Parts: sequence; structure tokens; C-alpha cells
Amino acid sequence: MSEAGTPRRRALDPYEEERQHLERVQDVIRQALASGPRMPVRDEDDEDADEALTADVVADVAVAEMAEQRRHQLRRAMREPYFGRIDFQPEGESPLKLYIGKQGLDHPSTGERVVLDWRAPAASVFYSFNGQGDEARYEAPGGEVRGTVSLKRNIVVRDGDLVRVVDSYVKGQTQAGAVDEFLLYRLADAKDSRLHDIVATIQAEQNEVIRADKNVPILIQGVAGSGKTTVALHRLAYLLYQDPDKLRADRMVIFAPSAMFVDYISEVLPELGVGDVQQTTFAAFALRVLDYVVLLGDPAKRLRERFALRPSPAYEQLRREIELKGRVETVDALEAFLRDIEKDMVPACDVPSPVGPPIPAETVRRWFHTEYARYPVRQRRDRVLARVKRQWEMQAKQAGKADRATKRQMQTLAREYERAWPDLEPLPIYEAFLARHPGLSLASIQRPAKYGARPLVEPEDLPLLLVIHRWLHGVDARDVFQHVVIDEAQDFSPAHIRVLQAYCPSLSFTILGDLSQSIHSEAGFRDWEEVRALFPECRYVEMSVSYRSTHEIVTFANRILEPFHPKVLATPVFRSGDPVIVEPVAWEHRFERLVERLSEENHRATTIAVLTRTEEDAHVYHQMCLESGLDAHLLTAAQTQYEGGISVVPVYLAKGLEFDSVIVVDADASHYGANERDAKLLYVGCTRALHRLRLYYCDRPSPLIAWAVAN
Ligand SMILES: Nc1ncnc2c1ncn2[C@@H]1O[C@H](COP(=O)(O)OP(=O)(O)OP(=O)(O)O)[C@@H](O)[C@H]1O
Repeated sequence: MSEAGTPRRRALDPYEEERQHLERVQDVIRQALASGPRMPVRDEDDEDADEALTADVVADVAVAEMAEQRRHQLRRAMREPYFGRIDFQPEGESPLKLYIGKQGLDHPSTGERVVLDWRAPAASVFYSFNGQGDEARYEAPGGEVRGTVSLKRNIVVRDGDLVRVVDSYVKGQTQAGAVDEFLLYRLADAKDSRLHDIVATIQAEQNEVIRADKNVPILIQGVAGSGKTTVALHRLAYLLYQDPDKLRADRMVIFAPSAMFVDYISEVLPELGVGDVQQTTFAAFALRVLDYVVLLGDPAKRLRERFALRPSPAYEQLRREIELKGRVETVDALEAFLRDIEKDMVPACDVPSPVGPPIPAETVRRWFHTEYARYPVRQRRDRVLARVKRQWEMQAKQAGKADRATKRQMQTLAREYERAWPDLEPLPIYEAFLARHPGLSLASIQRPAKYGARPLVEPEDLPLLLVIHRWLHGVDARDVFQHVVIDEAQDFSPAHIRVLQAYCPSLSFTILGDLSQSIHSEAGFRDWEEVRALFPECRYVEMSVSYRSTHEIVTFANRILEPFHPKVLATPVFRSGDPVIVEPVAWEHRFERLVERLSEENHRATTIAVLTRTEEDAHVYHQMCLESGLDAHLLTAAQTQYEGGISVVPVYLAKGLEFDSVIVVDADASHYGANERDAKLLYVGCTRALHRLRLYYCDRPSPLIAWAVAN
């Protein structure tokens, strides 16, 4: 390994070798920048300019725009053309030095490959090669390629300068744990308020998930910090690269748990050179598809009820309903209910005509159930009504009656006949279903008294409303996805996933979650088997290494969870850091102590979280921070952005995020009891920390912590 500032003099010194190579590659980039078409320049004074915009000019502009995009990529590549090198000799061929970067680069005049895109088949060796022996292989379009590796090298280039060279494998040398050194160096960095790409350090197990076959749904149980979100985003970039002719970024979607989380992950895909992938929440998607005929009730209120220290009996009843609404059996029951409505939908009476014989109900039934059977229900009804009107008009024409009175009569009759059909709006149909289904009630639906205000529903109502919407209107072609990623999937019920399948008929899904973090247990699935059962064929993978937190933090967090028998406990990457501190504090000094701590942390960390058990406590601690002159942000359920710096957050809203330093306040017995829900909450809180974790308690520590410390 060589580092910046310590170049060695020998000819084959890795640092010097790479410095010279970097210069050569940067020369190639300069040449590429100098070549290629440029944007046609428009003469502002040319009055005929608009007319001159012929098809040729339009085509030229399109080519030039693409060239401009390419130049933008090249300028980016100039700053960091690659991050790794692998020397690989395919069987029976000459050895190759493969430089791997975020994007590929070919020599503009010779066409020679100078940098390999990280998603290219051969680049896979860089990620899958683990230094156990020198053999390696990768899947290429023409079949498997086998060969041997003689060097694996990590290279850090920042702003065009070579900063660091780390060899993690050199054939014939003892590797003495060097494989992880570069990863550890990267993990030790302080983080800002955004998630970033990990192309330089993707691990073998992650590489497998990223490159998994898009046609087989993949379900991933990954412990906290195993890189699920990051891997999902890299997978999208990979799939787009692999199949550019068939896949479109704007037809791919990632469902994230909150608007704030969408903001938090928003930079990864652009960093990977991918734009336009939809990043949204299930609720935002559902409300848009439903055309906002309903809105969501206050999410903060619901969370307050759900995470109250002592849940009320009313919430216990609600919990049972939430769980029931999330079952596939309930979706089945709703579909059966809709089929019943459909069966008897056509009014039993013949359709009277103002000018001729009535149209028999049997004829209308045939139109509806047979001739228009391929259309969704609402369209079928509308087609029937339009056909009835056409028939009347024909009868009127034959009878020579085109007078206004006949027309008015037709309008009146048409209105009356339409009223004889059932109401085809999603909410009334849903209410009728809730009223009939055992165990369900109308409690989650509010109809505000204010004139014009839209009805409010709760998140668990949305999948079922989508079922009704689909029955009424079908699926709009614009809502059909080519690939769906569900992140934090443990908060998705089987009903959510089942409903989403209709919007991705290819069943190309990547579903990632962690049952140890299922703090919304009544709303999500309980076992991966429930998800597997929804797919005729799928692949299930476990990711058990936690990359986010230090060894000390992962070990501590595992002990909190252990008594509740989680299926998979996290294995820490061996990155040692500060010990986890559990500190008693007198009730009257708790604010003072926290401010002292935050002031100290502020010098060392970019992002710090104060995690409270409830939202009310978050308000109190936040206010106290402000009064002490600390610039702290309060994160609430309504938040759409995460600013970094000091954040005061109710623990249940911190899921998915990460911070250099985490301080859990009120970690006492009254805030975190010896039960599974509180253990998961505390586990989620502790696993948000990258480098430092501290817990304060007054009076008695939570039994969960007492176990963790004792063990
Ligand atoms: N191979 C890797 N190289 C470098 N950093 C990594 C790698 N894998 C994961 N990380 C880092 O680990 C942290 C956790 O990643 P991520 O948030 O994607 O994990 P997660 O499994 O979604 O976590 P959680 O379930 O706790 O929200 C991030 O900072 C990410 O950059």
C-alpha cells in the first residue's frame, strides 16, 4: 500500500505507477472532451431563426444534447475516472489490467477500453474476488469466463489527484487481513446528511444481490446497516445498464418509508449517473392513483397513538383492524365482494325508450358481461350507457323524431337509468365492504364537516382502495412499472405487496427488509414466508453483515434483541471504535448533561441524533437545545427533508437514517419496557449510530439495557 505524500522511488512503486497511469487516462479524457459535436449556436439576431428549425436542426440539437451529457460525464470522470483495478488473465488469453470506474471510457481514436463501467460483466470480478486462491470467474453474455487474478487494487482519486493506493490482493504475497482494509477506511468516514454510492467497496454478498436476475423476484432479509437501501439503488443502476433497450428509468420505482427518507436517498442514483427513477412512498403513489379522492389522516397522530408509552384500548382495537386489513385473505374477500356487486350490477329492469320499444335487460347484461368483459367496470358501464343512447337516437331517427322535446326526454331517461346502476365511487364501495366484513369497522374513515373537504383514510386502507380503483378503472399504462423496489419492506403488509403486483405484471421485484426492525408489526408482514407465498417463484437471500456501525455498537444492539429470538443477528465488520456508554443522570440534570455532551460531539461529528421515545419528548428536548443556543432540528412525521447537524427525533422516525453519533435519552424502565416492541425500538435507535453511541437514563435503566450490559 502507498499513500498520498509518500510516493516511493522504485520504478514499480504502486503509487508512482498509478500516478502515471492517471495522467495518461486524464489525457484520454481531454481528447474525448475536445472531440464530438457541440450544441448548434443560434444567432440571436437572425429573424428567420424559428423557421430555420428544420427537422435536420432538431436532430442536430438532439445529438448535441447527448454529446453535452457525455461531456458532463467526462468532466466528472476527470475528477475521479476510476476507483479500482483488477489484473485478470482469462483462461487461454493474455492478461488484462482492468480499471473500474463509475462509468466506462473508450479511447476516442483507437476505441480501446480505458475504463470499465462498474456494472460491466468483467467488473464483477473486482467485487466477487475474495483473495482465497487466485481463481475467479464471471458471467458474460457469451457464457462463463474463468481465469486468474494477480492483483486487486483500490485507488482513491479526488478532484483529479491520486490520494491513496491500497492493494488488497497481490498474487504470491501474504494478504494478512488486507482484504477489508480499504472498506474499513471508507466506513470510518464521518457521514453527511445524505446516503452515498458504494461502488468502490461493494462486497461480494451485495454484488450478488445487485446483479441478480431481474426476472426472478428477490427477497432480502438484511440486518440493520447491511446496505439494503444502498444495494437496492445500485441494483436499479445495474439493471438499467444491463438492459438499456428494454428498461426505462422512469418505469422503475423505489418505495421508501417516508418523504424524508426519499430526500435522504435522493443523491445515490444521480451519483451513479441514473436519473428519472421514481422514488416515492406507497401512500403518495396510492393517493395519486386514486386521483386524491381521499387524503390521509394526520400521520403524526397515528404514530403518537401507535407509539404511546401505554397504548389505549381504542388503539388495541385499531391494531386488530390494521392487521386484518393487511391480510391477503381480506384482499380476496374484497375481490369476492366486488365480483358480487358486478354480478348484479346491470339494473334488472328493461331500459325504457322515449321513441320505441324498450331495450331488454338481458341485452344490456350481454353487452356488459360478454361484449365489454375485457374493460374495467366503470368503462363497461359507461360504454353501456353510451350504447343505450345510441340505440335511442337510431330509434328516433327511424321514427323521424328529432325534436327538442324528444331529446330532453332522452336526457331525463338517461339520468334516471344511470341512477339505477350502483354507485361506482371507490370510497362508498369500500365503506359497504367494511360494514359487512367481520372484524372491520368504519373507524379509520373520517368525513370532515367542512364543505368540499375530502374524506380522510389511514394508510392501511390504501391497498384495499387501490383494489377497488383497479376494478373500476383498470391500471393506467403510465402506472405500470418494469421493476419495483420495496425498501423497509417489513412495514408492508402482504396486502400491500399483492396489490402492487398488479402494477408490475412482470413481477420483477426487489423486496428488502429486516424483521428485527418491524416496529410497525401490525401493519407489516410477520414472516418472509408470507411474502414468498405471493410469488410463484422467487429467490430469498439473507445479508447478515452490518457495515454501518462499529463492532461495539453492533454487539450492544444485538444483546438488546437477543432475548426475543430474532432469526438473524447482525455480524459486525471488524471496525473497532469507542465503547458504548450507558450513563445514569439525575432527573434535574438531564438537559444540562445532554447539552454538554452535544457541545463535545459537535466538534467531532457531522451528524448527531438525540433519540427520544415519544414525539412529546422530542419537542421538549428540541426546545431545550434551542434555548441552550444549539442549532438543532426537530424531525417530525411531516418532515420532507433531513438537514444533518444535530437532529432531535422520536426513535420510531429514525428508521432508515444514520448518524455519526447517537444519544438515546430516557433509556429507563418507564420508557423502554421488557417487551418486544420496545426492544425493537431501542434496537432501531442504537443501530442508527455509525461511530458513537451513548444512552442516558434516570432512576432505573431499561431492563433491555441491563441485559445488554450484563451480557
Ligand atoms: N459495501 C459497502 N461499502 C461501504 N459502505 C457500505 C457498504 N455497504 C453498506 N455501507 C454503508 O453502510 C451504511 C448502511 O447502509 P444502508 O443504509 O443501505 O443499510 P440498510 O441495511 O438499509 O440499513 P437499515 O436497515 O438499518 O436502515 C451506509 O452508510 C452505507 O453507505
